[in-house]
Amino acid sequence: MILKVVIEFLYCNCTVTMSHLKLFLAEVQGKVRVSSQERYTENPINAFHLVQRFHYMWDRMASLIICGKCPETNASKAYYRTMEAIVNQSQVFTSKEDVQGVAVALVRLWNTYKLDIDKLIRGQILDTETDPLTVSDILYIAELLNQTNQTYDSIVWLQALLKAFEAGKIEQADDIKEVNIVLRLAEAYSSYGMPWESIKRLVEYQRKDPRDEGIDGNITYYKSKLSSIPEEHRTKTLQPPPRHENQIQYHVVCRGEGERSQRILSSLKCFYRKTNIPIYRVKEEVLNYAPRLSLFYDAIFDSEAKYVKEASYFMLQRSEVVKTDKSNSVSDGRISETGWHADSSHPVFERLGRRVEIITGLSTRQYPFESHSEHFQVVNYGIGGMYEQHTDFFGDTLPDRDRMGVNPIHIQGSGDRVATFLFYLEDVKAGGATAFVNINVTVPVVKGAAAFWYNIKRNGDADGNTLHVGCPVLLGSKWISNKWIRQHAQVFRRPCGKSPDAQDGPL
Ligand SMILES: O=C(O)CCC(=O)C(=O)O
Ligand SMILES: [Fe+2]
Repeated sequence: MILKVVIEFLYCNCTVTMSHLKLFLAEVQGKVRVSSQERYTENPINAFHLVQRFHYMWDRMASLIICGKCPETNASKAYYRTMEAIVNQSQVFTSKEDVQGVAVALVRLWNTYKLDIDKLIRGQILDTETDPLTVSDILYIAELLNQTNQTYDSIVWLQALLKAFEAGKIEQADDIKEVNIVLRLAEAYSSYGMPWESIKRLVEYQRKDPRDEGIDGNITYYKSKLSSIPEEHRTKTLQPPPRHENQIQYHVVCRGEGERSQRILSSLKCFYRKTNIPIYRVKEEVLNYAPRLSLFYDAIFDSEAKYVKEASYFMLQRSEVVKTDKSNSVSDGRISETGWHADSSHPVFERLGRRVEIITGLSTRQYPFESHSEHFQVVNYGIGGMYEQHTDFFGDTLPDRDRMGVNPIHIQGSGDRVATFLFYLEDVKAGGATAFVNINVTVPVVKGAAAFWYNIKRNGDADGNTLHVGCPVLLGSKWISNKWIRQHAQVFRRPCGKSPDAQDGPL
């Protein structure tokens, strides 16, 4: 139904009728979720196109209603107001910021996974074929990069566009000619500080198409810019900007290219780990010893994972992070949606809580006060969704957080997050690994498996080497559910080490 409305709005010159609005509202109130985009798209280019379409549709619908093509009855005004409220609350339609957000995500994916720009433009992402980007998509992205001082990247995108345009490898748009791209490229080169390159590009174009008389004026303009740069300073070349070391490192580990010593690699192993139920062994792959980090296979049944997703679907809200002033807020560093479930909310969560206990030997019991673990957090990352570098422990900020009521009452006084147990509910087609940037460990997303690590060392210190990233999702969508296990109740289950630097060694 929603598609029908989209098609009618976009392609017919129809007016918005009350029946359209009624149908539309019925659909929206039936909780159509576009914000996670999961049902509609599996790749960043489709996501970009979809968000643009919805944004365009909303604009068009609003203007049709406002400019009176829709019968101006009280009822239609009431519908319009209801729709507006729904739009604001549920993000069913997308705003200008959403369109921008998806474009930024596309660039982030290109950077993180070193995607080949020529292939990306043609809609080839790894071995997946999708719709190509349009000329105006690329001009939009290049402009966004330019406005955010990423001029080098802007030039790369424009050059790729020009190359595809010249080779006829991109569908031409009626209103955009080659000259428009050349002019944008010239402008980008000039803001980059290389006006001589702007002149060169324009002269080259002029040679190809001498009829275009407007070019002369542009050449004169860039010549005047060039004259303000002394000859000996005209040495700049196109160079990738120095990226922050942390960022480079996190991209490397997200791509799974982090290097580890032979000594560490040869100490790792896979085995059936004993649990405190004699007949139950769990498949464990040790990924690192200090900090102790493992992947447990087959830790959650498909039916359980399906339930966890379904129970969360309508509860998901944009994820938040804890700020330095200890309040929670939405952040560009964490792009996902989150929901929370008490273990007691359903037998599936109850069972999963018990399973975490059996596998880890730690307690996850929940009480009205001083619970041994937090509620299950369920997180869905759409295309480009990610969680930038962070640690899960609170360290020194813990007493403050408890006192200021940032923590729900049932976990106040429970101690720090001694360990994280993280179920992967679905496979991700590409990207989305959990990357431990200091130790070069990339935990792949494996449906049904669970990553587990200690955030606190055996001597009680917070372990900075647990710094990790939820890598951007390249293709598909990522669903995880994690349980943070609190420290105080584990005192006899994971006692202090015998020496200050005691590790969680081989079992
Ligand atoms: O998404 C991931 O892989 C990691 C999530 C995470 O680190 C967190 O929620 O604290
Ligand atoms: Fe985390």
